[in-house]
Amino acid sequence: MVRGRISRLSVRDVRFPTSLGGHGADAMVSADAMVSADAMVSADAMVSADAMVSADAMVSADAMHTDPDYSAAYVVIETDAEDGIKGCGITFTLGKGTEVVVCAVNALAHHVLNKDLKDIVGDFRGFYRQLTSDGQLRWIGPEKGVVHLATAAVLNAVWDLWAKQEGKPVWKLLVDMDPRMLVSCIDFRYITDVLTEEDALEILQKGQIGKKEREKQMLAQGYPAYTTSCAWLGYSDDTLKQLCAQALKDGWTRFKVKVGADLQDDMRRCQIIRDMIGPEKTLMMDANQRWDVPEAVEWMSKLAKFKPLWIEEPTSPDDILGHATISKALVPLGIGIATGEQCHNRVIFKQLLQAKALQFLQIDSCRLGSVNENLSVLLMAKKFEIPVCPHAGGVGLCELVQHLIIFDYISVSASLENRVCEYVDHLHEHFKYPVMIQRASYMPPKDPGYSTEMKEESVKKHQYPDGEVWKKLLPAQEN
Ligand SMILES: C[C@H](O)[C@@H](O)[C@@H](O)[C@H](O)C(=O)O
Ligand SMILES: [Mg+2]
Repeated sequence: MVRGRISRLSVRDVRFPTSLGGHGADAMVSADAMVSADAMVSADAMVSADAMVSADAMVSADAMHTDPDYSAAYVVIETDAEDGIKGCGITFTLGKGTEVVVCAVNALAHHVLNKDLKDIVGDFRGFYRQLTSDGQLRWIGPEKGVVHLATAAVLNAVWDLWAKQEGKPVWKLLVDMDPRMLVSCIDFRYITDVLTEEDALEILQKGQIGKKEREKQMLAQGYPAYTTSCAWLGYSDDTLKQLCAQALKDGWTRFKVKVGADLQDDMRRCQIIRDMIGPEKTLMMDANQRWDVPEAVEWMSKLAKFKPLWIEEPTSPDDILGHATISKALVPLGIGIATGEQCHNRVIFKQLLQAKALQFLQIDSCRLGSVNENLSVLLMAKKFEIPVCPHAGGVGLCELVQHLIIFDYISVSASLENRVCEYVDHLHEHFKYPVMIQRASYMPPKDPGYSTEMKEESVKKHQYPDGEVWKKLLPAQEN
């Protein structure tokens, strides 16, 4: 039973200096600026002033995300119930700007404070609408950008609190929820032309058939994953080979490689990976929005010989018709379009689906308005029969999104065909309930909540700019 009134909301700026090892870089880093692979072991090991690389040194003219410091605005909500249970929520950022998200969370806080949890979840659609439609704040959205990232962090904390109070992991809370209750969490505004409340209910009711078996299957086998850990653009060929060999040993069969900076370089790196993984294993490519539409088609036609399953984010995430054009050109070559990690909201997903602009839909647990908005996207994807292959990685994204995709399989899609969830092997050690990967699959979490809670000592150490880690790094950065 849900209980308590929200009595406190705190938000902290937590940053991990991942850029020091080239982790997460989807843009080229100049060889001189690269930190050696030895420095890459763990975030803590990387923290030395000597290892510091100036961000400017790394930025090339057409850079995308050259130097991400995986970060989070970390929200904790408390109630007046005397059970000591806290709800923890994050949204993912790349370092700079986390302070802006923190501000936006504070601006939203009054919508949450002094509310009974029972009233929030009893009318979750109304509460979602209240947060996203604040008469003044919506001007700096609406439902997009910083204010939507902040909404995600707050709502993720509410879902964590709710699931913890119910004593269930979020995926199980969703799986056990009556379809009508699930539907009552969704704001259908702007999507009723493709998905009405009745459509949603019908999908969820059909999803009840065979649910028990699928839940058992998930608990035994887990949800299939692919790895992005081997082939960041910031890694040298040697590191790539070494990580790829290790991943093969660990049983990975699906690999994602970053492309788009330099065609010759892409050809070389894709050849290395294909040679290592062989012709049968799956290869995905990710361009992180680098190209214009014709360039995307041209470039990928040249990389087609490496047989990628998909090209991810070939162009601007806002260019729905551009994605449709690229898709039309590349599908005949056997290459699908994947996108979503920077997709603003359910409306953009709706249009991508309507325009046949994507073959793989990548939800993100921290960019959309939490579970509520992601539910509507899972249901639209089901209606259009497009597989959902979530974006994960960053800090905490794997922890969160596993809940959504496991629920998707058990209660919505009922299929694993062409479906796989991203996995990246960074920063899990900072979470109280880290993901568990077995045989290249996500094993369903058993602890109550949304797996969002971070270890307090990690938060303290990595808080920006006063945590121990940043105190050591910042003087070096200023030189
Ligand atoms: C800056 C980030 O690491 C991105 O490169 C990353 O999210 C990437 O697009 C991915 O698909 O994992
Ligand atoms: Mg990506």
